[in-house]
Order: sequence, then structure tokens, then C-alpha cells
Amino acid sequence: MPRTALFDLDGTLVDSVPDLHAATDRLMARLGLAGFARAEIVAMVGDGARALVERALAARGRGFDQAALDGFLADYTAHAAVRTRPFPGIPEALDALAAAGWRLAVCTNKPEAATRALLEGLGLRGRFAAIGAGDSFAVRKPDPGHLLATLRLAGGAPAAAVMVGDHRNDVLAARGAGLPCVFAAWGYGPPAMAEGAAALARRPDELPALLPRVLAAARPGPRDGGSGATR
Ligand SMILES: O=C(O)COP(=O)(O)O
Ligand SMILES: [Mg+2]
Repeated sequence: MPRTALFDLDGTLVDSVPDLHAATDRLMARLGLAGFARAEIVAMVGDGARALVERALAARGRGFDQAALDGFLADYTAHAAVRTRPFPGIPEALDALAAAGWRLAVCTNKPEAATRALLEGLGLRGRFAAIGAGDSFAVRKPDPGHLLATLRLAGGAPAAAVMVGDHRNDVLAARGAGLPCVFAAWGYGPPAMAEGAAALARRPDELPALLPRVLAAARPGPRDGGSGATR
């Protein structure tokens, strides 16, 4: 059974806030509303596009509006990879994990069309065995079913998988699914969101050594001196 690393996208693999910010500000401009500072957008990311638009509108005293969301999605999907880039060290960390036999998958709350456009735009699509996006299944993070469905799509199994993410939703989903979560401290989540994570990584280049350790600690086998129980 190959080991599988499930990666969150926004704030973990890529710094996507510049394009999320630009698309949100373009939406606000179309509505005659004021734009935002980067830190405000960072705090609105993590629960998918609908939540981002809802929070942006609420910050300007407006209720949710489906036409605003549709307009945002069309614009963002077409411009998802303009300024968005992988965090420094991510491509190399993915290379090292793949070379060590890890299967890689993306588990994101971002809608699937935008996720595919972004990964293709950055030349990253081919690295992943599966994409589980925010609208790919009936549930999404923090529901553990989102991770488990993505894992199934990737041909992996919970007993040999690790989640890597930067948000409380990633930690909660992983815990619910019985997987260890590595918290990506370079991302958008404040440190308090790491609560419940199995480990914290400060930089992507720590991942190739950290993931096998976290998996071994979560699933002690006879050769690791553990009981062999997998919970
Ligand atoms: O789209 C979002 O709000 C968050 O996406 P993520 O799950 O990749 O962090
Ligand atoms: Mg994230």
C-alpha cells in the first residue's frame, strides 16, 4: 500500500491570496464597494469561495448574493494563476516525497474548476493522483468525509496517509478521519489553528523527513517498537 500525502491547497501548496484578493476587489468595485487589505482576505479564506464572498459582502453591510458569487467564480477561475505561486520549497518537497514513493493528492475547499485551472496554470496538475475539491463530493472540510473520499480517489488508505494543511478545517477533518495532520505554519492559519495537529512544519523543506516520522508515530508497527495497533 503506497503512502499518501493529502495536501490542502490555499495557504499550504500555494500563496493564492494575491489572486483571491484581486478577484474580491474587482467584485467589490463592480458593486461600488470598497476593497480590502491583504490581511482581511487572509482571514476570509478557508471555507471555500461562497464563504469568502459572503464574508466580503458582510464586511460591507451586504447580504449574500448568488449573482455576486457567480461573477466572482467566473472571474477568479479565469485569473487563478496570475499572481498565485507555490510557496518556496513546495515543488522540491513534492519531488522528494514522490521520489520516496509517496502518492500525492489535493484536498481543498476551493471549487473544482478553479482548483484545476490553478494547478494546470502552475504546471502542478500532473503531480497529483487525485483532486478532491470543495464541490467534488457531498461534504467538504472540516467534514472527514472530504479527506476520505479524496484518499479513495487517489487509491490510498487511511492507515497509510497524512494530511498537510494550514487551517483548523484541515486539522479537524484529519482528526475525524483518523489521520495525523501536519500543520503548515507558513500558511494563512494563525498558530492557534494548529491545535490537535500531530506536528508543525515551519517550512516546506521539512516535509520529506517529517511525513514518514508522523505516519510512523501515528501507526506504530512491530518494527518501530509499537504495539502494532492502528487504533
Ligand atoms: O477556498 C478556500 O477558502 C480554502 O481553500 P483550501 O481548503 O485549499 O485552503
Ligand atoms: Mg488552506
